[in-house]
Amino acid sequence: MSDFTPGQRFISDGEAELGLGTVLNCDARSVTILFSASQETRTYNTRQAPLTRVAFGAGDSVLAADGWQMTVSESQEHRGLITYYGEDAEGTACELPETKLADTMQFNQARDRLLTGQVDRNDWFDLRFRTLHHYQRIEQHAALGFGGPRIDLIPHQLFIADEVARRHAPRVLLADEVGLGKTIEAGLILHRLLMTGRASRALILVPDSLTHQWLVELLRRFSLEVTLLDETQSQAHGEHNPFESAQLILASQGWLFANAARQAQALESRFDLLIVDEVHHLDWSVEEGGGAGYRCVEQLAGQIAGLLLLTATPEQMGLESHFARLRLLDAERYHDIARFKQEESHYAEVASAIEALETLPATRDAVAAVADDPDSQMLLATLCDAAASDEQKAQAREQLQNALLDRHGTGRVMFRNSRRHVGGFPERRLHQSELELPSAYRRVQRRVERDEDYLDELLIETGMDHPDVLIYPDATYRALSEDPLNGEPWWQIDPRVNWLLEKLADTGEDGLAGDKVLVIAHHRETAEGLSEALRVLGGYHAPVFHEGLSLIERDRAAAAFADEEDGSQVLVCSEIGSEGRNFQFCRHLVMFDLPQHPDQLEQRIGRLDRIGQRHAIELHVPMFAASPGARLARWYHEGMRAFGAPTGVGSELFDAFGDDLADALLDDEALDEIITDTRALFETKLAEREAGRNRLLELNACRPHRASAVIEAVRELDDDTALPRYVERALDVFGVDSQEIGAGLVHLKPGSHMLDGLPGLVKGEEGFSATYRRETALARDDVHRLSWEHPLVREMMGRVLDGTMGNTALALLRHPAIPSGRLMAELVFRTHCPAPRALHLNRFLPPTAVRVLLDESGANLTASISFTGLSKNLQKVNKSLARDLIKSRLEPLRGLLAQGEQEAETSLPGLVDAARARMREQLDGELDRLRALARHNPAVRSEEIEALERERQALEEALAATRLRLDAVRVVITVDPNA
Ligand SMILES: Nc1ncnc2c1ncn2[C@@H]1O[C@H](COP(=O)(O)OP(=O)(O)OP(=O)(O)O)[C@@H](O)[C@H]1O
Repeated sequence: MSDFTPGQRFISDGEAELGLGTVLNCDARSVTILFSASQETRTYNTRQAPLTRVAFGAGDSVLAADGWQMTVSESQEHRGLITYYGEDAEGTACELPETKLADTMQFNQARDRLLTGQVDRNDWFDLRFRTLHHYQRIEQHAALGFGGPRIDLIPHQLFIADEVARRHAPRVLLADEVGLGKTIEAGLILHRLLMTGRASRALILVPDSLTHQWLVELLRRFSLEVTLLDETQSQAHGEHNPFESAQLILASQGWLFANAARQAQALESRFDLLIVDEVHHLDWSVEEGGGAGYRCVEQLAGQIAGLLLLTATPEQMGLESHFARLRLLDAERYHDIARFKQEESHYAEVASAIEALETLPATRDAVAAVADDPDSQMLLATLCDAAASDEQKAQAREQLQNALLDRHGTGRVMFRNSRRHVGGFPERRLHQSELELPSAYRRVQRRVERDEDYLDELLIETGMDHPDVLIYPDATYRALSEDPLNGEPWWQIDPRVNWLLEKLADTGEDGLAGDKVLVIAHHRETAEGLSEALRVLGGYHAPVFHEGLSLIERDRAAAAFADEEDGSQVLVCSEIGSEGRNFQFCRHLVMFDLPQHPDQLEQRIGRLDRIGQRHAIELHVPMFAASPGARLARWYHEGMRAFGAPTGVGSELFDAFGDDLADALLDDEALDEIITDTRALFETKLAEREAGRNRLLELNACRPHRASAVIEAVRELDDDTALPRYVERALDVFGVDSQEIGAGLVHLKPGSHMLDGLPGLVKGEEGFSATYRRETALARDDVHRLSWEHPLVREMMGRVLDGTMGNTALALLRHPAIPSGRLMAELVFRTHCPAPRALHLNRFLPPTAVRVLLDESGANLTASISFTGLSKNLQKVNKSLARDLIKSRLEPLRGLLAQGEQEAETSLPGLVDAARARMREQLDGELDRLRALARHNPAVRSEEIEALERERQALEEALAATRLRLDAVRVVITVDPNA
């Protein structure tokens, strides 16, 4: 039989902030409690439910759900449910069944514990007060969520993360050029949303080859533990929905996109944020609609409020697909591609207007043409006003620039930083080597050149596509393996193999001996054959990395390559297999052949040319003289400088000339013409982009002022000297030994009395080394970085604040000036404001401590004796003595508790008013900005404004319901210092 009855009222011991809960239903094994005030439901095992039954006694004041107060004189229980009898505020007799108690009622745990003689250690009380103080500070901090990650503080990333994470249910496309840190940006956004409670569940979909890298990056850089879900794991959950098994789920796109049943389960599971990497593979066209991947993401994106799409090459699958992906972000805004293109044509005008801000008043007309609303016109007037001060002008310039950027273009949904803009990236150097065509390849090439019909025959015979059959002669050779002349493996006859072997062994200036070399080939079979050739002919262990390998095999190959000391010199990758991977520890890229699409070429180079690359990038391209492959290289090099730097227009050039180029791969004259035309279009497109879209995107993707403000806020947390002091104190209380081991490191080791359940620490095990310094943590992957956001620190803070730990204490005060035997009560009240966590109310009113120190006569000593002043003069006593001392002073203590409550209450209106003012200032400002924006830029979703209005209303109501709760109480008894 269960001890629970529906309707009974409980509070959670661990999560008292949930408010007063009601038993919804129960059976012999479990009980479900509804916490209406915070809109949460919890199910517990009946045998060990961390719940306390709420039962009031005579004299207690209780609040009814419909708002009236009553003073209890007695209570009766009938069939498990209590009814209270007493008087209301007017003195009228009344009764109240417990089911009608207000959900927002507080239960003074500390008071009850104290009066029943439950006393904690004095240092626990100390820690509790300090925890509350720091928690309050950190929860409101501008860098919350950005301070902990182990990353370099790179402005464009922090700007984007800050801008995106502050939005309601952000939906954006992160489209920085390859290797500029989109994964890091997504991680920062996710981390912040989790820390602030704005999201608690996320689904991350990445290409198969990147699952492990994401898993590792999220753990190593963000201390986020994600669960990698695949078919085997899912089956282990049997009937249960595997997506419900964790808060953060990482899954491979290949698996989910191909599995309708699992997709349905993912759709059923409620996530707050969906992250999809390498979205350029999600193709869509007018004729055929979306592919399987697109359709899957479209369905999920329809249900999940937050959406981050990541790609470095958004237009790789063409403009239509790019547009279709923007539609995933906001279907209302992106429904008409013609209009979208037309808007783009105005970007140049906006970009010029922004540039013209620097040369006012001469360029006033250019600005006025775009800045057409009253606010902007006023700012423009200030800028042109000779009487305005430099400071006023600088401020007006920034405001106007922000307004123009905000209001035009895709800036709100798409962020794209480029190397040129970010700066500090290494040079790329091209080394082309011309080799002689081997006879087996020449035979085919000559025949195709001579005989027009042979190409068609060849396509049928090989089953290959055009122009693959021409630009990948080794693949054609393999496909013609029936031919007796093609008896040997391709790598035996292909001169590129020997060329590579010679290069690898060459110790000269142009040689690669002793350096790591990444080799990329288009086909998986080429990669496999090449690896074999390197082993057989050169004795190299060259791991391969391609889409046909299992995830573990791939990661093993990448790890074997990455190992600095014992690792292999060469890694051979296929095109698709290596996308998104981090190989910036290597500076030599051998492109064994070339891809057909300029964006794929950029993806290849992006493996090395990433944040963290410290050398110039050496691009080695072997090619056969006068071959289709060499002509393709010319088109890239001369037509669009594709080996030099990313330009972002490759896709447009491919769309314009891809087909003609395929036909010109055997014809130098035709090629010359295509190159000339490509070059002309390249220059035009580039100029257009530079003038318009690119410039706007760049200006918008990192606003330096905001970025530096965020960095400054993060640095403030980095330099917070209170952190090590607090952590040491907490470690001591939790029973963790900490020892300085030099070089800015501490080693944390579980002590014999360590409290269980601390992340990373298990009794009997070694523990871990850690540092407080960002630089040390970046240089040392093997050590933890301790910050206010580290899971261990969060766990300790959470355990202290959510539980009863240290909410009562007794200590002795030896002081010559105070007679012995006197009683003092140090009461700590905490603001309590039940609200859904997603409201992130803590940014305005985090749990805030109100301290009241009373002496036995009721005199208020709060202002004259500080917490630390008192604390350092106190002495602990053993628990049984403490209990006896409290029991002997119960009556005066009750009086002091009641008085303390009244005194604390006087602080509440001020705290709430200040929080309300902060909330209004921020949200009203944001609402004004959004409403103004929406008039100009349809990229502002109407639901975004409505959501913000609802949020403001909900915050108003939650703040109005703020109550003070006695959080902790320390009894102090004075003793004669000479005794
Ligand atoms: N702020 C940072 N601090 C330290 N390392 C970083 C930072 N930003 C990026 N990196 C590193 O640079 C590399 C590239 O970052 P990331 O993988 O996020 O780039 P990306 O834009 O997603 O690349 P791709 O376009 O290839 O998918 C990674 O190794 C990442 O760990």
